[in-house]
Amino acid sequence: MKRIFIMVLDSFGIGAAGDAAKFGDQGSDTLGHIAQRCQRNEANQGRSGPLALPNLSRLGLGKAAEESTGRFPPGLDEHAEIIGAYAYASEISSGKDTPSGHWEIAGVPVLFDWGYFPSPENSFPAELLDKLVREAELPGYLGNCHSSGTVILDALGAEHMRTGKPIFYTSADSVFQIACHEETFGLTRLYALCDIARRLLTDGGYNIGRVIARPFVGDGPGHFARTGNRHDLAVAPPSATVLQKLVEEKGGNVVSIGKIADIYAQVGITKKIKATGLEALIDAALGEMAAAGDNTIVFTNLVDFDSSYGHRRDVAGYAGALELFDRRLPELLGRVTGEDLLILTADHGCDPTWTGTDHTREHVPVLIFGHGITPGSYGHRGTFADIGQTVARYFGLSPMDYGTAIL
Ligand SMILES: O=P(O)(O)O[C@H]1O[C@H](CO)[C@@H](O)[C@H]1O
Ligand SMILES: [Mn+2]
Ligand SMILES: [Mn+2]
Repeated sequence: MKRIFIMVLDSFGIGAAGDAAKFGDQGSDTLGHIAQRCQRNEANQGRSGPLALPNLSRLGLGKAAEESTGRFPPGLDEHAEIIGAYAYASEISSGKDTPSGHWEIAGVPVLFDWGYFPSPENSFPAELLDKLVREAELPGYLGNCHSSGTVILDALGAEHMRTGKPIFYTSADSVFQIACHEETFGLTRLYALCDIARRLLTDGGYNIGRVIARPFVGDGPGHFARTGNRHDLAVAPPSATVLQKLVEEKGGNVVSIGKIADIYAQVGITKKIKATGLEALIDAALGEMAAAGDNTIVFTNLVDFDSSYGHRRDVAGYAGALELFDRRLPELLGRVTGEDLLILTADHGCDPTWTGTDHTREHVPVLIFGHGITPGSYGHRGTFADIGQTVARYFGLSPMDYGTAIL
């Protein structure tokens, strides 16, 4: 029985990529900087002391990070017996966003340039905003700027509730984000508004990767909280991903856990499971791994590393989430039987010690566990697409255009 379980630890970079300077990210290192802060007892909120990742260390995480940066992350076990194939990978896609990283993992790098809204204020074109206000019959809008999604709620959430004007914002990514209160504005109305924005952006040739609905609840600044009803409207990948090939060439199954289906615009996905929070996502993955039949990929995105900790620049939160994942890793490894492969990786970095609140251009870990594999280093991978090519070869699919199989 052939099954691959892929888990993306969203934003879990392991050191600045060779082209990081182009992104202003030279010296960024999500894992390394978290480990250093923990080692210095500077990340003791809700957890304490050196970063404890014994199970990820056995899969070769520390060694992959050392090969990426030249430094072994403090706290991790340097002498752990290695039981997996480990490597670190560079991204060839032009951007450091979530769709680019995921599509490249699935064998389809983004070699074109996305459209962006680069100005920090008055970010969106007036023509687009006018059309959106007219078509969605809005009383106006708030924001129209670059911001962190939580900071902008404290600044504008109350005015939004009072006026009914949605909050529009963006970031260094190719995104148009819309925050609205679930109760006063309404979730269905927010989704309908996002559909209109998606259509206007696509038809207007803006080349924007995603429109993101950002629903929230709460009654005032300091009390607003975003909910699990976030919804991403992405454009479809430019060519067939390895997911689509598994479905089309073998009649296989691709089970999405969390954001995966949204990220691939539902293309090449045969089943969707939504869950909110790291524990619930791991539980959902465990359930689907147990139930998966032949020719199946169970593909999980663990978004909390990025959205709850990386973008929030919350070092202790990120460290605690990694430790939680590590504690639950033996359960995941226990689901790997026969010819199964488990692949742990990431889509970009989001160093919580870095300036600003955006992603960081980093290498990602590629940690593969399976009973038939030879443990040890598989070196530097020139593209995340090496994962897609590995998956294509494993299932006997036609080769992908990019990437070299790791196993
Ligand atoms: O600050 P929040 O709203 O979490 O937004 C972040 O999430 C977006 C999508 O991943 C990124 O583009 C970044 O802006
Ligand atoms: Mn991401
Ligand atoms: Mn992000």
